[in-house]
Amino acid sequence: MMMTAIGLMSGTSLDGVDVALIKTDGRRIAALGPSGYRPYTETERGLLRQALAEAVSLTTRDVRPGVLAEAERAVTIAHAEAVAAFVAQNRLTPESVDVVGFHGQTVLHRPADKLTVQIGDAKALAKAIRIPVVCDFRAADVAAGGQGAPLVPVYHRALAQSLGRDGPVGIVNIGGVSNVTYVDGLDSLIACDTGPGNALLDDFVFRTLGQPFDREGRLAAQGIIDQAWLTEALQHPFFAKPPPKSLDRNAFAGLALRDWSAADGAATLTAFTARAIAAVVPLLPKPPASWIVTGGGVRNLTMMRMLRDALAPASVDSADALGWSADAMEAQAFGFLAARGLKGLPLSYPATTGVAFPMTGGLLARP
Ligand SMILES: Nc1ncnc2c1ncn2[C@@H]1O[C@H](COP(=O)(O)OP(=O)(O)OP(=O)(O)O)[C@@H](O)[C@H]1O
Ligand SMILES: CC(=O)N[C@H]1[C@@H]2OC[C@@H](O2)[C@@H](O)[C@@H]1O[C@H](C)C(=O)O
Repeated sequence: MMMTAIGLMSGTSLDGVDVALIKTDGRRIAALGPSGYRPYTETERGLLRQALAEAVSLTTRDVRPGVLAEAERAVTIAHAEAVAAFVAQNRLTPESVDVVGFHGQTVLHRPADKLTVQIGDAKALAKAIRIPVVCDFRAADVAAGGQGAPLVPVYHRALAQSLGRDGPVGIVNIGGVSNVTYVDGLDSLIACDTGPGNALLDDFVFRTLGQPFDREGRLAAQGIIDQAWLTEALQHPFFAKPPPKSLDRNAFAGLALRDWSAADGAATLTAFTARAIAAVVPLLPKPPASWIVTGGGVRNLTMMRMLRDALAPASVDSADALGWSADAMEAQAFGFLAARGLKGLPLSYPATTGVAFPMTGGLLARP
């Protein structure tokens, strides 16, 4: 049965809520609909940053001490507003949407301790928007010993099937953290997080210049890469570890940064993201001849240039160049995953999250 699903993603960049409509039976993508975005206010972003700090001390996924309760309410309200605006703008009705896939906001990801925490109240959201909501996509995988991330690979596979390219294709998402999916014609699906995405760079630019990110990568374009620092940073054991593997947003936040100028720091951290993505190539069965890049990182032109250099001679295209949407892809993915979860289809596999067997997931909250 084809479903009309809305997917919602609030990623590790803490920038806002992406919304997208998708028609799918959980296997095929019948149609991609409109997408939308509801940015977080400065106050909400500040609250989420505090929530990340507070979450470090969590040992179970269902308690909300300190600022986490307030942050969870803010996340739920922002998502309810995002859906209400999206439904109104696109002349939809709640009855015309079968399900909403609600990722929530990850505040802690520590799969080695069987712990991944996404905040957001699915029951309250379902009531507010009057549409059934599927949430908690990562919990079952982590409880079964998987990494709980990345989860977009099954969606990347569905998209890649429509491309009909020969040979393996790599799909990179540069969000707060970066992750890749490797798909080849033989139906093999391999995935992992690769290292930093934009979050480390965003945090540096925010600390040094008070700006939320390096717009178009203009700052990095003026800087000089600290090659010695970069070489050392790439020695981190994470980069040599074979997939599957996943990361917490702040996994590299403890790295000692040097006393760079804003431009040199931006150049060095941008190169770190690009080179960390390329470091996955020797860990894959074959080097992909073509790469497709998605996530906010595609707008950073310096990052795209460095990535092209690092992945040469493979071709590197942005998702938008193929008619996919770099901005909406993760939200579409969570609409797709909601439909798969409702049907009991796998969201993750041994080669995507390390879970022992193909694993479904998601919990349903009715209005
Ligand atoms: N115009 C731009 N120039 C440079 N960088 C940009 C631009 N627009 C967005 N970005 C970067 O993209 C980030 C947002 O990316 P995205 O929306 O993919 O993140 P996310 O949804 O939090 O990701 P994930 O869940 O995959 O971690 C911003 O924080 C910023 O670093
Ligand atoms: C725990 C968590 O929220 N991880 C995110 C994060 O952001 C990018 C990368 O790290 C990826 O592993 C994942 O998100 C995408 C949507 C995923 O699960 O595929």
